[in-house]
Amino acid sequence: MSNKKIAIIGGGNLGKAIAQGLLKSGFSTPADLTVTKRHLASLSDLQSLGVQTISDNEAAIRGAEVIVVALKPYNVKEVLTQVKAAFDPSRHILISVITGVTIDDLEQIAGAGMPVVRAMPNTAIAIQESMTCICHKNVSQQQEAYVTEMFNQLGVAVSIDEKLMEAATVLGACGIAYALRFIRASIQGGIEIGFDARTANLIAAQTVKGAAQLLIKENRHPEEEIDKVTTPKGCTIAGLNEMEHQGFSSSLIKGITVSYNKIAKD
Ligand SMILES: NC(=O)C1=CN([C@@H]2O[C@H](COP(=O)(O)OP(=O)(O)OC[C@H]3O[C@@H](n4cnc5c(N)ncnc54)[C@H](OP(=O)(O)O)[C@@H]3O)[C@@H](O)[C@H]2O)C=CC1
Ligand SMILES: O=C(O)[C@@H]1CCC=N1
Repeated sequence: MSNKKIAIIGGGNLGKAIAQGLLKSGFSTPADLTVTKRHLASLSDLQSLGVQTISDNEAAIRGAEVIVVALKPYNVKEVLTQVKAAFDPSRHILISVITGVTIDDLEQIAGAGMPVVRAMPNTAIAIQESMTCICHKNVSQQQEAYVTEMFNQLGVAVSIDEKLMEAATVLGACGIAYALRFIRASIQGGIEIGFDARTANLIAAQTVKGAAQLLIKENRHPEEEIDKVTTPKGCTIAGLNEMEHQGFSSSLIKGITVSYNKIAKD
């Protein structure tokens, strides 16, 4: 368990998911956590667990050692500039999960020398299953170890070069949506061939979980595992080939590159 006080600035989809993961993992107690947003109703469940939920960002920052910023990219500069005076590089670590905002941008806002971590998790952080890519500046070895431990408690953390952060956003963070669309389409197909929606949902989700675990736990390449499923002249290869004729892999790759170009352009 961490005994550091953590302030999450911007308790929306991701900020709230981070708070939930920190509590579920036991990394933080409710008393360690403050979550801010302007309209607090959606944080009532966290509040009832004992998490401080407030709208005063400055008070949250002053009361914490670790500041996780989960605001939208378009208002981060304005909101953090308003509370600039509260930042203290000798006491704080600033962790940003904001898409497209660089470490240098953050250091400029929070002040020179501020220990800054740029992290790209995904919403599975709420259940400690995030893939989180991190890079940092002005961070001591101890602070780096703390942040790595924090994100490892919330899933799997990997250190990357900052120039890959946009790619990490697409593959890891947007990737949750892409994987869920695959599952949704599988469910729709499953209903067409006879399952009720509930059973199709379970079969599709557990099958994707199993496929992912084969890669993660056994360190295998997908095609090696696909070979084991594809019986000659069987139904798997017939289905796979039809999916490829319809552009399955190509559409995924194209979607990933369009998503990447969108971040790079904005
Ligand atoms: N969602 C995802 O899967 C991922 C998102 N990200 C990044 O995380 C960031 C947050 O995304 P997401 O959680 O989806 O967005 P949300 O819009 O859900 O969350 C942002 C939150 O900030 C709050 N907010 C706005 N202004 C203030 C303010 N002045 N003070 C305090 N809180 C404020 C808003 O609540 P209110 O209006 O009540 O103040 C809102 O709940 C983005 O930069 C996004 O790029 C990164 C990885 C994954
Ligand atoms: O869609 C978005 O822009 C953000 C970035 C990663 C997930 N959601």
